[in-house]
Amino acid sequence: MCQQTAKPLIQDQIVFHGAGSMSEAIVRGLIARSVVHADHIVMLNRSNSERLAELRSRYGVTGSNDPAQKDDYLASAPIIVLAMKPKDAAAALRALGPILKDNQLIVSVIAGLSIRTIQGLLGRKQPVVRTMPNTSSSIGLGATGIAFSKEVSEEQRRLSLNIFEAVGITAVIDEERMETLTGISGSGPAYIYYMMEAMIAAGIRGGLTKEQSAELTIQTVLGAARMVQQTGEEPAALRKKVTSPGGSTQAALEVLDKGNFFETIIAAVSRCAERSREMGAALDQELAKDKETEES
Ligand SMILES: NC(=O)C1=CN([C@@H]2O[C@H](COP(=O)(O)OP(=O)(O)OC[C@H]3O[C@@H](n4cnc5c(N)ncnc54)[C@H](O)[C@@H]3O)[C@@H](O)[C@H]2O)C=CC1
Ligand SMILES: O=C(O)[C@@H]1CCC=N1
Repeated sequence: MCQQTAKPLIQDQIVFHGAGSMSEAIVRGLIARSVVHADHIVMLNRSNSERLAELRSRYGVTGSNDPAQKDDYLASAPIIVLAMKPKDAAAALRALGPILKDNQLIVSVIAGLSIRTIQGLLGRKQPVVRTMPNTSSSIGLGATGIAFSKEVSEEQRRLSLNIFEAVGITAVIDEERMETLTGISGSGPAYIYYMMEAMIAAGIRGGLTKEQSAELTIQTVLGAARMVQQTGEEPAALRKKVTSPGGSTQAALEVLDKGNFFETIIAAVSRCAERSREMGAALDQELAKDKETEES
C-alpha cells in the first residue's frame, strides 16, 4: 500500500546566513516538527567546515562556506535568515545587498539591529522581518518577537509567522518594543539557567548528590512554569500559596529581598534592553559611515 507523507507547511528554500546556536535551534525545531524538509534548508558560515559537517550529519541540511556557492544560494533563496553576531552584520549586509532581488525576504534574528539599518546597509528597500527568538525554539518552546517592514507582503508575513509558530509562540510587536522583549524572552532563558545553577549548587553544598539536586531543580522550574500556565493564577498568588507565615519559604524570600531580588531582575532586563540598543547604535554608525563615503 502506498503511504502518504504529509506535505511540509513551508515549501520554500530557507537559507540561514550564519550557522551558530540560534540558527541551529530554529532548524532543529523546524525539522523536528516537519515544517520544512531538510533538503530545503541551507546553512552558511564563514569558514568552520567542521561545524557544517556536524549540522549536515545531525539534520540532513545543506551546508556551505564556499564564497561563490554561498552567493548562489543567497541570490536565489526566497527566505534568508540573518543569524550572525551583531559585529559581523554590517559587512555581511553590505555584501548581500548587491546580489539580492526585490522580493527575497530577509528575516533577521540579530539583537539590536533595526529594520531601517538593515535596509540602509543593504542599500535597498528589501522586505525585512525583524525577530527576537530564543534558544528554546529547538524544542518547540521558543518565544519570538516579530516586527515587519512595510515592504513585507501578506504571503511573506504568513510565511515568517509559520516559521516561528512552528517552534513556539510568537508576539507581533511594534519594533520599538523589541529591545524590551529581548530583555524578557530573548535573553531570559539565561537568567533562569543561572538561577538553576545556583539552586543546584546549593543542593550539592547541602549534601544532595549532583544528580538529585539537578533533577529536583529541573522539575521545580518546570512545575512552577506549568502551574502559572495551567492554573491561570498570577505568579504572586501562587507564590503566596507556597509561603506559610513564619515558615521556611518566607525566610528564604526575606533573604532574596535583602539582595533586592525583584528590582535586580528588573534592572537586569533593563540593562539587557539598553545593551541591545547600544549594539544597534554601533550598527547605525556603520550605516552613517556608508553615507559619508557616498557623499565624499
Ligand atoms: N543565542 C541566543 O540565545 C540568541 C541569539 N540571537 C541572535 O542570533 C545571532 C547569532 O547568535 P548565535 O547563534 O548565538 O551566535 P554564534 O556565534 O553561535 O553564530 C554566529 C554564526 O555566524 C557565522 N558568521 C559570522 N559572519 C558571517 C558571515 N559574514 N557570513 C556567514 N556566516 C557568518 C559564524 O561563523 C557563526 O556560525 C546574534 O546576532 C544574536 O543577537 C537572538 C536571539 C537569541
Ligand atoms: O546575548 C545576546 O546578545 C543574544 C541576544 C538574545 C540572546 N542572546
